[in-house]
Amino acid sequence: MTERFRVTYATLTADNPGLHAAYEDGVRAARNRLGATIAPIIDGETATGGEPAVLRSPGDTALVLAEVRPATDADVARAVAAARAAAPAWAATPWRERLAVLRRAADLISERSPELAAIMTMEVGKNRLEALGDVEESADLIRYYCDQVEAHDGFDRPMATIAPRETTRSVLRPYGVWAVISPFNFPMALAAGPAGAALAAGNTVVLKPSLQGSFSALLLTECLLDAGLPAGVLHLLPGGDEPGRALVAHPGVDGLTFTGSTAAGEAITRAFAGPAICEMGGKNAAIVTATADLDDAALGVARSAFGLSGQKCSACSRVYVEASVHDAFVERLVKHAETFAVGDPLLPGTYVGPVIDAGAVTRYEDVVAHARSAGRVAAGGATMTELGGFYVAPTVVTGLPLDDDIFRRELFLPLVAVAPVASAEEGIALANASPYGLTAGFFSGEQSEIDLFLARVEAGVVYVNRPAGATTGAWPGVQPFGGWKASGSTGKAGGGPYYVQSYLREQSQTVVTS
Ligand SMILES: NC(=O)c1ccc[n+]([C@@H]2O[C@H](COP(=O)([O-])OP(=O)(O)OC[C@H]3O[C@@H](n4cnc5c(N)ncnc54)[C@H](O)[C@@H]3O)[C@@H](O)[C@H]2O)c1
Ligand SMILES: N[C@@H](CCC=O)C(=O)O
Repeated sequence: MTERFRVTYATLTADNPGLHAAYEDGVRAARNRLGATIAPIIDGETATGGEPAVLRSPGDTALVLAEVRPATDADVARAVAAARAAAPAWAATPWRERLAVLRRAADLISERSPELAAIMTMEVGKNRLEALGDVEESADLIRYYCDQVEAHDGFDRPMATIAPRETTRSVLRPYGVWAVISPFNFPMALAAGPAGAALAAGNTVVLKPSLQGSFSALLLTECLLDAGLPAGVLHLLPGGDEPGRALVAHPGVDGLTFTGSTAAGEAITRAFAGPAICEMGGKNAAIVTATADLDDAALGVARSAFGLSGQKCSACSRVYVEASVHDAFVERLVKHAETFAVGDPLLPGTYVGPVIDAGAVTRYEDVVAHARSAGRVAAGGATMTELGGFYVAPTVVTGLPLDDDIFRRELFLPLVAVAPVASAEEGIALANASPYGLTAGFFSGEQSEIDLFLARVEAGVVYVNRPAGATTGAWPGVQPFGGWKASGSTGKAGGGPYYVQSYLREQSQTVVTS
């Protein structure tokens, strides 16, 4: 019997024949589901939705995946009303029963992972290992939040007593209806994580995925409902930004989690009066000092810059290298950029799949043209749409002024800019000179430099000397993942020990007995 595989982002080189065979089976199963209609699911029933949109694969633009019938304002209102109606019973369900359902759902996600991953590959262009990782992360996020609720005994604890016959408990209780608005790039994990935390905490959930992530969101919804989640407890509202806006504006939503761009997240924070967990963009830097292992540094940067075509909030898009090793580092990085296989993400050897849409290709062309005039394109720079999808080459840019737009703006492309600096200290200062503060990486052989980095760097997720990913690849229960500054609104990180509490409010219960 083939050994069951387990993919995380840090083990993406896993070369297990069983994994590939299972994924191929998943592709066959996924093909049978193509042509599906994805419409709102409210109270377990599929609604009609609005004007259909055709969902195509970014890796093969001739491939039609599904027809999406976006949620209308009326669907949003019905879903919120249904979630409100179901909230008291779900909150009153003993937490052990809630967790049992969610753990069953996590196991279903793991069992179905080859098919879910194959559909995700077609839907957003993730290579097979990234897609399997996203699916397994979804299951592990749900498991982790269940474990947290259990470890805290349902967040119900006795407090001190200061008067006779009086006892007090501190109890964390759910808010009610929680909206989850998720992005395209982790179409399952970033829906499953917030939804899992909200549900484990006892809230009901209305999920509005990214339009391009609609299929993964449907498959996640199926796993949760098949596991026995009551139909009123989770509702799916596919569509573009419009149903998201309607949800944010709806007075029946008690709390929300948004993951996406900083511009949208800031607009939502301004518009929404209740608790809003917003996880947003990044402009993540790696710093390489003269004492670093340059092979590790180049591999770690390449994986974080080009994995998922640079479309991770955690992607490494700028590198500050001590001047004496700048050229040697760039030479190694260029080699990776030129050898990472670009192409159909369904194929086993592909590392870099497509970018998400035609707009991203145009953005790439504009940025490359600017890089050619303001600096030097040391590797890549070409679009590869002749492959049948939105393909662009992994790109390394050098020689830019340190205040160039490419060092400042989140591009969400497989493009990384490298600049020489005088010292680790200057690299850290430049890394911090950004409104964002999501992830950062550091490569050095000197403990005092590492200590300096850890003491000063302004980012929520930081890595030292990590060839598996300079700035990417957090795993639930291992690396809590959340942004500082303009990258995150709460200072508490997903997959970490303080997260599920954000979906609960504290009630102090004092009872005097006669
Ligand atoms: N910090 C993180 O954990 C994290 C993780 C993944 C992605 N991201 C960020 O997400 C962005 C890429 O994803 P995207 O292109 O899907 O982001 P996006 O902001 O365009 O959309 C994210 C989601 O929000 C919805 N939306 C957009 N505007 C809205 C509004 N005004 N009101 C309500 N809903 C709205 C979209 O329909 C989608 O479902 C990048 O900036 C990336 O850095 C952050
Ligand atoms: N959690 C992922 C990034 C999610 C954002 O896009 C990582 O750690 O690389």
